[in-house]
Amino acid sequence: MKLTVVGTGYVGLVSGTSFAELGNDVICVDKIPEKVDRLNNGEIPIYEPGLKELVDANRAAGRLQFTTELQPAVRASDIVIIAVGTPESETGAANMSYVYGVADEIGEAVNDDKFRVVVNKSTVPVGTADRVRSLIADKNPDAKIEVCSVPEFLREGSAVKDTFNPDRVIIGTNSDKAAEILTELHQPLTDNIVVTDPRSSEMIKYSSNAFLATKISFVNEVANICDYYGADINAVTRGMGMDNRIGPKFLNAGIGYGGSCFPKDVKAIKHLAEVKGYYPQLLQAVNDVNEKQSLRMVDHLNVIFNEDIRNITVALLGLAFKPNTDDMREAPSLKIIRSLQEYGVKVRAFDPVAEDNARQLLEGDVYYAENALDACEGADAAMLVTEWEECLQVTPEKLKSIMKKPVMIDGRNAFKAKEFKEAGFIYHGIGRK
Ligand SMILES: NC(=O)C1=CN([C@@H]2O[C@H](COP(=O)(O)OP(=O)(O)OC[C@H]3O[C@@H](n4cnc5c(N)ncnc54)[C@H](O)[C@@H]3O)[C@@H](O)[C@H]2O)C=CC1
Ligand SMILES: O=C(O)[C@H]1O[C@H](OP(=O)(O)OP(=O)(O)OC[C@H]2O[C@@H](n3ccc(=O)[nH]c3=O)[C@H](O)[C@@H]2O)[C@H](O)[C@@H](O)[C@@H]1O
Repeated sequence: MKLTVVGTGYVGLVSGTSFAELGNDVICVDKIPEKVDRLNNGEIPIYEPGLKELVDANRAAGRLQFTTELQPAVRASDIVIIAVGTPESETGAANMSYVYGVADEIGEAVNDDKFRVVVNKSTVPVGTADRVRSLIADKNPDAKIEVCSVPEFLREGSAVKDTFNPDRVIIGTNSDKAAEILTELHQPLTDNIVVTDPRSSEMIKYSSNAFLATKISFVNEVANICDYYGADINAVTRGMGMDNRIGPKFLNAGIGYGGSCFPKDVKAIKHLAEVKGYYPQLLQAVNDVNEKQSLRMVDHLNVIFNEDIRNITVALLGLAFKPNTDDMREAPSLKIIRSLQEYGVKVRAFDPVAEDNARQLLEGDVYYAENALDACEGADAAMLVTEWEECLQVTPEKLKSIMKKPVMIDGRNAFKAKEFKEAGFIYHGIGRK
């Protein structure tokens, strides 16, 4: 099939490349010329394991192209996939200007008799498929298009793997013809294909992300309670997760969820409720718990140093919002560093890939270390912020020989508490014994 994918970010670039790998002819469009130039020069603008090899192979096979020209690409395609950003706006609602801008442009392009399926892959408010359809019809009332919702569920850091091994594919459409075309497109990826109406499909995306965020805030709240009673959250979640109805996944307590999706999507679904006069109490609480969670790291530091942390030096191991990505959007490290700076703490930080992105978002004096041990050199305390393999390799023995004081605050509960304590460390996790 001939596809156009609009937007070459984490979603558009990965799914466009993956559809090419399945044998389709794919044109990826982005409005940023420098991004397209880099892609045409074989450079990948984002860090995503396995992506470069896949892009190189499919460009070489002639199945994958990059351009800034949306209209000719759309005219040559059977399926047009919208994968542009839907960032948070001031009200918490999704900012839909990029999606609507693309809809206008598609509307101008589809001035022929060809039947096309327009797929919205961006995470969008319920009713967006209808809105996109009417924006296209405003430009070309006779356009033969079906606008469908096929939300994306990939995770950053494992985006390629997730795309080829999805738990399910949701196709939101009221058209049998579009359902058939989109089922054929996705069939090589999974048999778990659910066909539903566009509004339910759009809601499946928001409620899936909101549910996962709820799991994290729930477990973080329990971890915070564990801190007061000497219970260990890792033991608690192991015991909870053995109940088949609960399951062991997504129960890691820590510094709260970050990234470009959970924070904005919880706010966006909340906003969808509020504009209808319904107060989404649970979603509000999920958000509130998360807002405070990263600062628990600073609370632990204050407890350990008897509220006297001015002028001490703290090493941050990891900056990205999760391992295997360079994405710093809503990374908990940003809040932690800003708070430490307000207290007058000196910060030494290490991240294997997100340093450049972090430098653009952080102000003030931060020492960016070469590696995890370099970050900890002479530090009064170390904080594990992102569970990168490079950060997890530090041992209490190695750290003790280079740090000023043996203090580890483990924001991901990823280290063995016993090992650190036996080596003479003051070890605090989030809800750890
Ligand atoms: N990042 C992720 O892991 C996931 C994101 N999503 C959703 O997918 C959507 C895209 O997210 P990301 O890929 O992270 O965004 P991104 O911000 O990384 O990339 C969006 C791209 O779209 C381009 N763009 C914007 N307007 C355009 C236009 N008119 N024409 C051509 N290109 C245009 C931008 O230049 C940018 O390169 C969002 O709605 C997000 O919520 C869904 C699942 C996973
Ligand atoms: O809509 C999206 O953009 C995507 O959002 C998340 O993917 P992502 O944000 O890339 O990463 P996750 O692995 O889900 O982690 C999100 C945040 O939650 C945190 N987390 C995750 C799991 C856990 O048990 N505990 C925890 O604190 C992570 O550290 C991270 O900050 C979802 O997992 C994807 O299914 C979805 O497609």
